[in-house]
Amino acid sequence: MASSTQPADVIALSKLTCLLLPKEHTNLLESKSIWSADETHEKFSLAERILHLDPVEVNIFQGITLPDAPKFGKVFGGQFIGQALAAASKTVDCLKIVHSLHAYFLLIGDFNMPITYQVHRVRDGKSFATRRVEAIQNGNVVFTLLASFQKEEGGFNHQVAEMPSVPNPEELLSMEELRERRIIDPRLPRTYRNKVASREYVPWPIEIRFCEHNTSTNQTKSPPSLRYWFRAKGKLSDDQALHRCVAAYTSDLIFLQVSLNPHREKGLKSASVSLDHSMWFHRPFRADDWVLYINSPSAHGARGFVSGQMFTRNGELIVSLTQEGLLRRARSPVSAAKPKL
Ligand SMILES: CCCCCCCCCCCCCC(=O)SCCNC(=O)CCNC(=O)[C@H](O)C(C)(C)COP(=O)(O)OP(=O)(O)OC[C@H]1O[C@@H](n2cnc3c(N)ncnc32)[C@H](O)[C@@H]1OP(=O)(O)O
Repeated sequence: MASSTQPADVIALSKLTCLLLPKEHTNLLESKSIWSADETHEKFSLAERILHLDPVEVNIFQGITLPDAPKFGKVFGGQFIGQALAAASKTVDCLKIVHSLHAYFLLIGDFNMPITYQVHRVRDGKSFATRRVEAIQNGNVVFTLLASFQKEEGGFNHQVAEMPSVPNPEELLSMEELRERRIIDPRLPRTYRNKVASREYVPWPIEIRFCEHNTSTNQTKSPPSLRYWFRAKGKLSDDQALHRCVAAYTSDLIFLQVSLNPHREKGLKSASVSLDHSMWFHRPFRADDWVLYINSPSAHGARGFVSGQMFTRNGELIVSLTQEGLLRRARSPVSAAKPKL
């Protein structure tokens, strides 16, 4: 810079602060992305493609149920939570990240139809932002979610909950291996083995490894608790918002059913659906790395209640969650999964 001295009257005095950022840290100046995986792009993991939404209008997004997404005869509840949270996240300042959500499942969703997500910007504060999302099909609100987002902030830090001692995921069987073993396990009833073998097997976008070896079936009683590792299959984009949506998606896969474990018996047919779902995200994590999910439920009055916790491999408590669901003995023919739209 050339320097020269010019005579002048001082009319204002201001202080200029110059911050120097080394070249290797210039990525800090880029805004954090809210991912936008194309649902048709094979390079993205299936979980990320399931959560893809198309923007339709300001605050309005559209999601679909991909042909290879898990369905269970209806729109999977976790898909509603994950997609609605994705819609909310896309309308929030990207420095704010979801810390809690509360959702209600109002009607069975039709997986043959697109889902419209209408986001209401309830409040934008300096540190926090709140969003309400309605998932709409055929003019009906089928699902609703409230989510709160917070800017990163330092503060007190402690954790009482301890991660239980469980085998490492590498030592455990995958769902696919478990299925193969069950089909030939002589300790299981032949009718059950035949049923497992003949049932269409659709691989999930999430890899699951149960911590305890068990030989119970859906017709035999077992303790009302479960521990398993999970991670998204394939690598996810580096966006914490996406990792939280994937954990939200996964959290509804094997949760409520655990409430039925002590009540299972020969011939039992049940009609169960999630009613509500709440999550609190405590610390950042990656959902394409192993997460331990433990849950312990109770059941009363045709409703099951489950509470769960998620830990990283090094024992950090990252998520606490709860869900209530409808747990009925099915009348025959089972009609609970019939769309009411
Ligand atoms: C170990 C691990 C292995 C892996 C396993 C993996 C599995 C994975 C599993 C994945 C899990 C995924 C989890 C998920 O994704 S669950 C999907 C997310 N949740 C939902 O979609 C729930 C949506 N909400 C609703 O449908 C309504 O709000 C409900 C139904 C809850 C209340 O709404 P409402 O107050 O209006 O309800 P109602 O009491 O009148 O009943 C509704 C209808 O049902 C009939 N009804 C009543 N009683 C029975 C009965 N006993 N047997 C059969 N039917 C019965 C009744 O007559 C009526 O029919 P109709 O009169 O309208 O015709």
